[in-house]
Amino acid sequence: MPETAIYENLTQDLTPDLTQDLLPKTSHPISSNLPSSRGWREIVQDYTELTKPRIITLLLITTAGAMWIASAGNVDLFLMLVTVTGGAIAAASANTINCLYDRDIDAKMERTSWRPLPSGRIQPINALIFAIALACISFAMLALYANLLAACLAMSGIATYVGVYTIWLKRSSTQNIVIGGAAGAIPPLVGWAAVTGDLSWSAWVLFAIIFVWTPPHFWALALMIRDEYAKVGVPMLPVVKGVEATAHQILLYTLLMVPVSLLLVFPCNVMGLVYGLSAIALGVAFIYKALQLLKEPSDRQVARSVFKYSILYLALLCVAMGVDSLPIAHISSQQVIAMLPTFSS
Ligand code: HEM
Ligand SMILES: CC(C)=CCC/C(C)=C/CC/C(C)=C/COP(=O)(O)OP(=O)(O)O
Repeated sequence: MPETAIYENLTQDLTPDLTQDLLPKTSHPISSNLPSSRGWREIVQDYTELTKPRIITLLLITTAGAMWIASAGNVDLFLMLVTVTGGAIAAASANTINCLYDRDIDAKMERTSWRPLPSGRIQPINALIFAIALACISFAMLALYANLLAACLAMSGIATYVGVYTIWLKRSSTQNIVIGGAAGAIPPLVGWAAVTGDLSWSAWVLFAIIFVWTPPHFWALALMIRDEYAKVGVPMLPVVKGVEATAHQILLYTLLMVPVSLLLVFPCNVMGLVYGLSAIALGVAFIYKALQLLKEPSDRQVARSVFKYSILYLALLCVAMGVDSLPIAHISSQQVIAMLPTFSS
């Protein structure tokens, strides 16, 4: 049976009020109640909301982390500023197109119905022009001040998020965010390419860390708001396969994520003791949370705690990368081995 047929008959039990912290802090009037002329401040706020700025912040932390490692803690500040800004503008463009394409389902979900397009505060044509302008500015900035590879990677991020995730897989497969998640893993590649002009194994390991981090991050959220996804017919894993199968998958990807995060220490040898110990500690805490979720897969509070921790995990992992890249804090794995007592026969 096609996946789309499975969720069609799902009952729409109402999601308890656990998504409150994902809801807007201010309420917006629906289009019919909009004042005819809106102030500049409101207009700027609406266009900013269209770009999903809070998500962009973490994307940029991963870009900056990659740049920091690629330059061994000695990054050119102008290059960092240009790359992070260019990356942010590319992600803003991608998010705007996603909002444009998804405005029909966004209108029906409580979490997203306040967004500027479904609530009529921005016209679709204006959003499209805005997104195209952002993509052009991002490409020009990165190509002129970083390099062509970084610019092309940023454009491939937009294409993957829009083409593969939003248009192709989001509404047709439970594996939508596994494959589409590749888009969110591109920002560190942009950062690495901006510094070195190419992509080494370490850059691909950074890509892999975010790639395997994305399913636990997103499926935890999907567990919280599964009824909303069922209501609009989006085949997210918990809707189609159930909460237990989703909790299993979250644990599986979390278990995979820890060794993947350690590849930067061995064999890549770009990170040392500080990062290694942090990655293990952060990873063990993630596994603990995933195990809690497996015990109570239908508990939305536990799912929310995993979702929130996923964000903290990635941010702290990047901080650990930053600290470890400082020459004063870097103790390589070879140095650790040399410090171990040698046992002669
Ligand atoms: C395709 C992969 C991904 C999917 C489907 C996904 C999905 C989501 C969704 C639906 C939300 C709730 C957003 C809202 O209600 O406004 C969210 C929140 C968030 N996501 Fe992801 N995400 C993905 C990848 C990423 C990546 C790669 C990052 C950063 C590296 C990220 C960072 C965040 C952050 C920081 C939030 C919290 C935003 C807030 O405070 O409201 N996500 N994600
Ligand atoms: C380099 C580059 C430009 C990369 C782009 C990366 C990017 C914008 C990733 C965003 C990931 C994300 C927020 C997915 C949520 O989509 P959703 O449609 O499931 O969320 P929603 O339900 O909140 O709309």
